[in-house]
Amino acid sequence: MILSLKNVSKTYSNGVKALDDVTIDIKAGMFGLLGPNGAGKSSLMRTIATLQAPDTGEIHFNDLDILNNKIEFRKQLGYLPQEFGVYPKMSASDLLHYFASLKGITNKSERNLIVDKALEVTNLSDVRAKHVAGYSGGMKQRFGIAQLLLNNPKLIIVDEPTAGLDPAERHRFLNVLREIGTNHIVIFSTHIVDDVKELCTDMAILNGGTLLAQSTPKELVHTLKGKIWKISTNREAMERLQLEHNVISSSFNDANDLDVRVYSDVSPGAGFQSVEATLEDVYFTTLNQNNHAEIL
Ligand SMILES: Nc1ncnc2c1ncn2[C@@H]1O[C@H](COP(=O)(O)OP(=O)(O)OP(=O)(O)O)[C@@H](O)[C@H]1O
Repeated sequence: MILSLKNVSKTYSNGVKALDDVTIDIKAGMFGLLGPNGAGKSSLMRTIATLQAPDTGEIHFNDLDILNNKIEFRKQLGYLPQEFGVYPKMSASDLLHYFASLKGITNKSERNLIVDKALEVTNLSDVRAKHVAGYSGGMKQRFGIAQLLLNNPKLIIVDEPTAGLDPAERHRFLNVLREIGTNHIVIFSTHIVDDVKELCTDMAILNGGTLLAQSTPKELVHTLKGKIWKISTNREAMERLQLEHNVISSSFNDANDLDVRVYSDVSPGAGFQSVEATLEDVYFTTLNQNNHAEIL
């Protein structure tokens, strides 16, 4: 199973270039699309879901040209948009039975099996009799996944599902994705580095509509081996540090000083300590280099 995008570009009528020559192959497993707000993640998701056409480019799912075979492709697709429906006061179980009937699963015992499985995978069996309208945000997100699992899609696209979830719900939701990622292609977008770190076999970083990096999280972290340095400093010295070095990020430590992470091929000087690179370092250096290139 493979989803291939070739030279996909999209400019909206207001002149914003949301996708700029995106070329990528996405294989089975869990694929994380990481990028800041406005990077073009939703535009890419909607384009793959055939809800908007690109200006140029091709997209194939296995041998199927999806832009010219939308109906056939959509039968194999499960898509959870960033914002989705308002639910009636119906129990999760009744609502899933209703959706399954709409999808053509008319045999009652077959439908029972499918609905039970969808509730089980999304960890909603215990609350199946509750109204979905009264679910928490995280439960609604999981219900959205249950709904799209009904017709056993081969490709699942989930747009920023963890935005706004509290840590416990986020954790529960990522576990559900992890479970379905074992036998589907799952593409999900996020601006949270830890989502990708915890979950993804493959990933890409998108900014300004351009794919800046694509690989496994492990390989991307490996590219920074020996290039990340840390120093503790106070707030006054921070400004100078930023002028003189390639500062990636900073955070307060227990002594209320700043732990500053710097990118450099060689030791930046006295007081700096070499540290293990993280996926967060990858994300920020990639975005910084891109912003820097744009300024030049
Ligand atoms: N329908 C539209 N018409 C015009 N501009 C749009 C439209 N949809 C998105 N944009 C613009 O395209 C760019 C990419 O937006 P997109 O929603 O794809 O990014 P995103 O990475 O999903 O961001 P977010 O996390 O904020 O949703 C932004 O500058 C956005 O304002």
